[in-house]
Amino acid sequence: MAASRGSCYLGFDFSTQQLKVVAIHEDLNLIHQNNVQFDSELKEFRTQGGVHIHADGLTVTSPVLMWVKALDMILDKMKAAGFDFSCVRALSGSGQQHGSVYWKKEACQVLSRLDPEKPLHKLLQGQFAVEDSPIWMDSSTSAQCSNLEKAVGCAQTLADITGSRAYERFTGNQVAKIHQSKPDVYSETERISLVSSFAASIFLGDHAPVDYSDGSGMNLMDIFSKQWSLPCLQATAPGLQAKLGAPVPSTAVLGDVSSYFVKRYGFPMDCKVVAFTGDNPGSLAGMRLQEGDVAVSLGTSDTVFLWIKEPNPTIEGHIFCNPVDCQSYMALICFKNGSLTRERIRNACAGGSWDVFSRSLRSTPVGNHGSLGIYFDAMEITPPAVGIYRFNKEDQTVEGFSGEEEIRALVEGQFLAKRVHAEKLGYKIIPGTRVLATGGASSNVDILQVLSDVFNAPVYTIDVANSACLGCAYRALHGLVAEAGVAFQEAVRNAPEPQLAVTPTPGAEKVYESLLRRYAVLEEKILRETKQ
Ligand SMILES: Nc1ncnc2c1ncn2[C@@H]1O[C@H](COP(=O)(O)OP(=O)(O)O)[C@@H](O)[C@H]1O
Ligand SMILES: O=C(CO)[C@@H](O)[C@H](O)COP(=O)(O)O
Repeated sequence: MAASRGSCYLGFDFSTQQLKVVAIHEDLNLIHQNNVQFDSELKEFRTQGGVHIHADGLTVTSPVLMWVKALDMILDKMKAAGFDFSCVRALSGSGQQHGSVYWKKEACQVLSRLDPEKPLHKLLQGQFAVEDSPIWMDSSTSAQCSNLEKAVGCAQTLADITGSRAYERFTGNQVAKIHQSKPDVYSETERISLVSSFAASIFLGDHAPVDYSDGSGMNLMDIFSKQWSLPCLQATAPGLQAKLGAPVPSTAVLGDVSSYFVKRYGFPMDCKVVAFTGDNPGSLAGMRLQEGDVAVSLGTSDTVFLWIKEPNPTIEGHIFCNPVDCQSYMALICFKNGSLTRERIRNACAGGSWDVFSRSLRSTPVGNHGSLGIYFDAMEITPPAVGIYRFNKEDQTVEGFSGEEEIRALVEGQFLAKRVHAEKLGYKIIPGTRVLATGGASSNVDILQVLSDVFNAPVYTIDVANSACLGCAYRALHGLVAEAGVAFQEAVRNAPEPQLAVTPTPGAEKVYESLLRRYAVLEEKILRETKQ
């Protein structure tokens, strides 16, 4: 589809399973979307769900060249579809959070002189000191986490500085592991990027800085001063500050797009690259979240996030700098067992069909006759526990459920967990609360109905499946006027409003009131048993 006359803005999202892009016209309407699925379109990298799970079951990586090749492919697909790159005034993007990329010495030189006759994956081959990037699903850095917490005092002290206690997937702990296990590789590294700033670097033809919002997911940045925390850097690895570069506001214009993209695809020479950020911050922008709303992202991971003014970091959940307003913050809780667990149960109980999965949700009652399930296929993040637990209405452990019961138990259990943990962080569902849903599973209205019932609030969605991409296209547009003091909300005030998808089923509130209490007690019990 060709861009209509006038300027347009691009937003990319390097997420776990795919690379996606959207283009919006200057009137904020969508004019193009495209994507590249890693497993099916880049088979040579042999990923499952975009990742490699290593033999220890804890280490999880993705090949960095797969992301580079996906970028070649998506730009070629856009070109083949007749997309007019000469209209792009600015671009931005997002990446799965926490993942890290290790550029070899001299990579910066290579980035600045890319030959437009060749694809990026050929030009950047050999430029990475670590070919398999650690990503957010990794949980192999417990030793580094406890070392970091001890170095600054305790878990709460680290949260008070960086917005989060130490988490295995957070970048600083991944960097510490690489420094300890492969010191040569660490010293060969000239720059460490997040997935987001790595992607921005390619567009910029130079090492791009980390933005405040995605930088908050590293256990390295002081979220109040918005500078690297020296005690955290020192406890992580030597010479780290120089390898990270200084963080910048998420609205920063980093520079003009590299001449590679001008010559190969026809971007204008003055097309601006606006700082890339994390996919959850990107979604906050795409959904135009307001204070009081709760966002639920149902992607590979499930996340719940909120816009907050006065952050109060605790040892559960995370506080990130807000990607569209430097004075504000966002609170986020991440659940690792999201879509991949729903897919496993769909395959086991619904013959691999989302339609059959949905039919089961429709044919089973709110509350599942008291049958409750907790499904942590992989070591969960919130809470840190693993295993499958099924309970009957008397809270006795049972071996199995019928297929239909299992499907409802899974979806109810996942949403009960989200509400229990959001409320633990002090969030209150009040009359007027809107739940904004996004991510792949938000296209399933029967899943959204359970979400609405458990949260006792209306659920809204936006037309564009990928809110992170859309949010980054909005951020690209806003980046051009942010320095002049124009607020994000003002820059995107004419964008389409989220649409009401479902409202709570009458009577559901009462059923879930008691199930929420039961869920909290059962989860506590599992956690106690895990720790023994
Ligand atoms: N109709 C559906 N019902 C439930 N889940 C779905 C449906 N369609 C897609 N999904 C889920 O969406 C997931 C991908 O979500 P997405 O937000 O694109 O992921 P990511 O951004 O992490 O790559 C898939 O793993 C799939 O399980
Ligand atoms: O670890 C987190 C957030 O803290 C994850 O939410 C990642 O950002 C991955 O995102 P998806 O690919 O699942 O959208």
